[in-house]
This record gives sequence, C-alpha cells and structure tokens, in this order.
Amino acid sequence: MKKRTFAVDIDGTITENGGGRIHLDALDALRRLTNMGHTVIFVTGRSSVEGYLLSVFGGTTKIAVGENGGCITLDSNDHILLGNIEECKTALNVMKNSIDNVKEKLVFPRMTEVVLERTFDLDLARKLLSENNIDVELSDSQYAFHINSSGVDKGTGFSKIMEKFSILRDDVIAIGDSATDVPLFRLAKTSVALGNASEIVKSEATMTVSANAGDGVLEALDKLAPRLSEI
Ligand SMILES: O=C(O)COP(=O)(O)O
Ligand SMILES: [Mg+2]
Repeated sequence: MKKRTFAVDIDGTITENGGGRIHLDALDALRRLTNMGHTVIFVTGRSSVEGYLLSVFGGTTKIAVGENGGCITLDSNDHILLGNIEECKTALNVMKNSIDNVKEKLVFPRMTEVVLERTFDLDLARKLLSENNIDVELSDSQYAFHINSSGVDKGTGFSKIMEKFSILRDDVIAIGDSATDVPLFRLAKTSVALGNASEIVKSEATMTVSANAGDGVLEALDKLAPRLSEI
C-alpha cells in the first residue's frame, strides 16, 4: 500500500468550530490511518503546541504546523519559527488606531503571529495596511482572524515539512474548511473541502463532501479509502 500524508486542519474540520470539542470518531479514523502507516499531520491556526499535543494524545504523527503556518513543532523543545511576531504587532497597532473593535483573541501563546476576534471588516484592514505600506497576511479561519508575516500561510508552513521529510505532492491529501486552508489545498494532489466550507473554498478543493466538520472527514475518508492506492 502506498503511504499517504494527510494534512488536516483542526477547527471546523475535526472540532466543532467555536467550541473546540473533538469529533472522536474522526480522530479515531485518523489514528487508524496512522497505525496503518500513513502520516497524519495537523496544520492549524491554533498554536503549534496545541496541534502537537493533539497528535500526542490523539495518536497521530507527532509533527504539527501551527500559527497558521508560522510555527512548526517537532518536539517539546524543537520549534521552527517561520514568521516574525514583531511585524504582526506593528500591523496590530496600526489597525487598533484606526479601526473600531480590533481585539486580540485570548489564545495560547504565539511565537510568530497575532490572533484577533472576528469583530471588524478584514478588507478595510487590508486596505489600511496597504496604505501604510505594511506588508503582512490577514486571514480568516472562521474561528479567528490572523495576522501573519508576509508570505506565511499554511501552504508555506506545510511545504517546509514536505521538504524536510521528502513528502511528494502526489501523496498529500489536505482536508479543511476555511480560506486559510486554500494554500494547503494547492500543495496537495487531493484536497477535501468539508460541507461547512464556503463556496469559494469548495471551488479550490479537488473534492467536496456534504457533511460538516468531523462527519465530513469520515465521509471523505469513506470515499477515499477504497481508492487510497489510486489517488
Ligand atoms: O484559527 C484558528 O486559530 C484555528 O483554526 P484552524 O484549526 O481551523 O486553522
Ligand atoms: Mg478550520
């Protein structure tokens, strides 16, 4: 059997968006894939430590890409930082001075990014930052807004893992629900957008399923499993 690499988003994919409670059957399915010899890597807007701990407790491959691609965690003391939090803080200050309701979200500590509540107009903020010549990435995971350094996203973060572990595009299956997953979809031969994804996100995936979040992951794996050797 050909070994595949599953790049799996967390919020809105294997958890209820907002609540954060894991869909146990979806996690169990990912653990079984890992036990079969496939690689299952969480690629998330959460901190990479959260993603890493989920892999430890959940029984999947112990590698995580967190901070929306800004930080890779390979072990408790082995983090690869791909973004610069100071640039993100500068952008935050400019936004706070000009736009109402720009608020940091209470999240676990970040090493490379700033995370915000989804309480303002992202396009307005993008316009403001470009007028001020501040070059950062602003994105919406449906769970939070993120400020990342320019060029940092889940795709660039995961591509570092692909290089490091010699993972080929043909063997990657990406699963996600939001705009932040689209750069990841583009790295994968097979990409799955869940039922709760927007139409734009769905149009970027090679495959869609009807069920939401964890149920959608199970639906996708059911569709893919008989063909894992062909895709
Ligand atoms: O934005 C977040 O913090 C989490 O979102 P994700 O796991 O869906 O990327
Ligand atoms: Mg998500």
